[in-house]
Amino acid sequence: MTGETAAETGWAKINLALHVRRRRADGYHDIETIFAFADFGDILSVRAADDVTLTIGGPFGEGLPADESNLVLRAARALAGAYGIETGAALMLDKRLPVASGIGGGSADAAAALRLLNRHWGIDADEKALCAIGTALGADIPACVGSRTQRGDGVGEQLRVLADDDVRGKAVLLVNPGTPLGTGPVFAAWDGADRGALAGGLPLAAARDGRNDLERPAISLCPVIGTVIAALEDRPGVAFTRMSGSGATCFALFEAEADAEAARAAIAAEHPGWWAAAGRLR
Ligand SMILES: C[C@@](CO)(OP(=O)(O)O)[C@H](O)COP(=O)(O)OP(=O)(O)OC[C@H]1O[C@@H](n2ccc(N)nc2=O)[C@H](O)[C@@H]1O
Ligand SMILES: Nc1ncnc2c1ncn2[C@@H]1O[C@H](COP(=O)(O)OP(=O)(O)O)[C@@H](O)[C@H]1O
Repeated sequence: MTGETAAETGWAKINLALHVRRRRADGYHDIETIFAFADFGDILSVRAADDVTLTIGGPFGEGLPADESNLVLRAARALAGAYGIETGAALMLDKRLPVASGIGGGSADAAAALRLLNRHWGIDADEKALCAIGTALGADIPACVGSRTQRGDGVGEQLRVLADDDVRGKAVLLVNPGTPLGTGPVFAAWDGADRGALAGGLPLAAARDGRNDLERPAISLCPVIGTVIAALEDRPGVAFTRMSGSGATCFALFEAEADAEAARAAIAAEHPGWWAAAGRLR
């Protein structure tokens, strides 16, 4: 254990494609998805302490409970329980990603907590063991543990790392209209029609051939998503636009980082209430 502050980033998650194949008896849905990650996100830091505690700041920290419902604390408790850790940790979350927005902020934070405390407590568990702990807390958490381009099957927990030659380093813009959208209600609004499998191969090529089957139900619950997609599609240099996860955040990939930044600035000026962040896929 160290006395200094250490930190991990909860990288913003993007579903380049998301096919919903089947509603299951347990209420979940079998999906096929391609996960990619932006090179920015929430920042989680830790200092040595006797008890496990969480404080939250940052632009989206207000209103997010720092109690036992928070995925950071749930991940910390699960990790400590699995490895018999009785030491504390003072965790601080700088919440930079909008909450309930389809970019897995809570899942990314939980995964960051697993990676950070694995080091801080000197557990040295491997990625597979951290993923197993994450799976019990949320479908997206295993993908966020590695935070690299992956294919996800099952509820997204059956993972395969993909060769990412056609996406790594691509300029990306994320835009959220400021309306939180719960994952459960969007899956519940899916019409039940299986529109077919997601192709294999390079991630961007497969994504271009694919879909986000949650786009239609999400727009039915939150029509402004259609406006966000239209606002992204029009920009100079844009290569690909889609909604991420269950929404309402949408993303666009660009040929050049300058184009992504120009689009971010233009959208921020046109829609001051929206959140827009540009970077690269990691
Ligand atoms: C849709 C995706 C795509 O990556 O992302 P988000 O939009 O949440 O970021 C994920 O599958 C979400 O994963 P996650 O946000 O961890 O979901 P969970 O907390 O496990 O589940 C929340 C609720 O969503 C529904 N759910 C979730 C995953 C799934 N495959 N089928 C479902 O039906 C269930 O009703 C569940 O109670
Ligand atoms: N650290 C956290 N950050 C964000 N949301 C959290 C966190 N801990 C718990 N939650 C809960 O998880 C839900 C899903 O949040 P989030 O992961 O941001 O969205 P999504 O699943 O749409 O990507 C939120 O509604 C929130 O109540």
